Amino acid sequence: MIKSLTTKELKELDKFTIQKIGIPSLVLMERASLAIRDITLAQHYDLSKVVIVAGYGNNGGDGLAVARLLKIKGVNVSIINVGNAKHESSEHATQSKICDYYKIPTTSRLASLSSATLVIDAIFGVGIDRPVTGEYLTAIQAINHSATTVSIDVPSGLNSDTGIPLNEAVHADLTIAIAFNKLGFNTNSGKEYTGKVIVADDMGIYYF
Ligand SMILES: NC(=O)C1=CN([C@@H]2O[C@H](COP(=O)(O)OP(=O)(O)OC[C@H]3O[C@@H](n4cnc5c(N)ncnc54)[C@H](O)[C@@H]3O)[C@@H](O)[C@H]2O)[C@@H](O)CC1
Ligand SMILES: [K+]
Repeated sequence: MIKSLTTKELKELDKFTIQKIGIPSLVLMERASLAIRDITLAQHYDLSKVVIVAGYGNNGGDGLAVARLLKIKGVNVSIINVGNAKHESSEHATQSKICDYYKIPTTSRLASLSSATLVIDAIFGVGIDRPVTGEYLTAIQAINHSATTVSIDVPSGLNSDTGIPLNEAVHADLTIAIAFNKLGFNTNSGKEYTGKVIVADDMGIYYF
């Protein structure tokens, strides 16, 4: 059985892998994003218009890397940025610059969601720590009224320890959990939000 971890345990493993073992954060992000791309392609979704909705943390960084990897495979992909660019993580900034090179269309307007055939949700992962409000809430509600949705790591808005939304969460069709399953995904509430769960478990993150 695949082990389910708490957010605290996941963060400790990430930190250990990056700081003690020395595997760079961007290497982990690339491995996660390659797995997310491959799992997404294997589902045979309609990829005629893929929209990635990304926050400015590392979950969003994963989203941007997946955008680039899908674009390289010839998929029609665009990005919607949600949130405050002032809080951008350094990994996100790197991915964003790479996306510019590949000329991936990027906007902060949600309008393109209505014609998406597949939405990839990368607003929040395990970093969520307070209720969802404002433009985040609007974006999550818009995703929930759009197309088939794949959530990266955690359905955005969900507390991955309890499986209960922090005000509102994405209702995913598929959640691709990075490295480990999350404790809250085993609860009845969590299952309503995750949809099917696939654990991308060959990430190189230290396992004790
Ligand atoms: N190198 C790494 O550490 C790796 C991280 N990974 C990804 O990174 C994610 C975690 O990234 P982060 O720790 O950057 O966090 P997130 O990207 O989950 O969250 C981003 C930021 O949102 C802010 N925030 C939290 N709740 C909010 C709210 N309700 N409203 C507005 N802002 C809010 C937080 O301050 C946080 O900095 C994982 O879920 C996974 O997707 C993967 O790329 C694998 C490797
Ligand atoms: K997410």
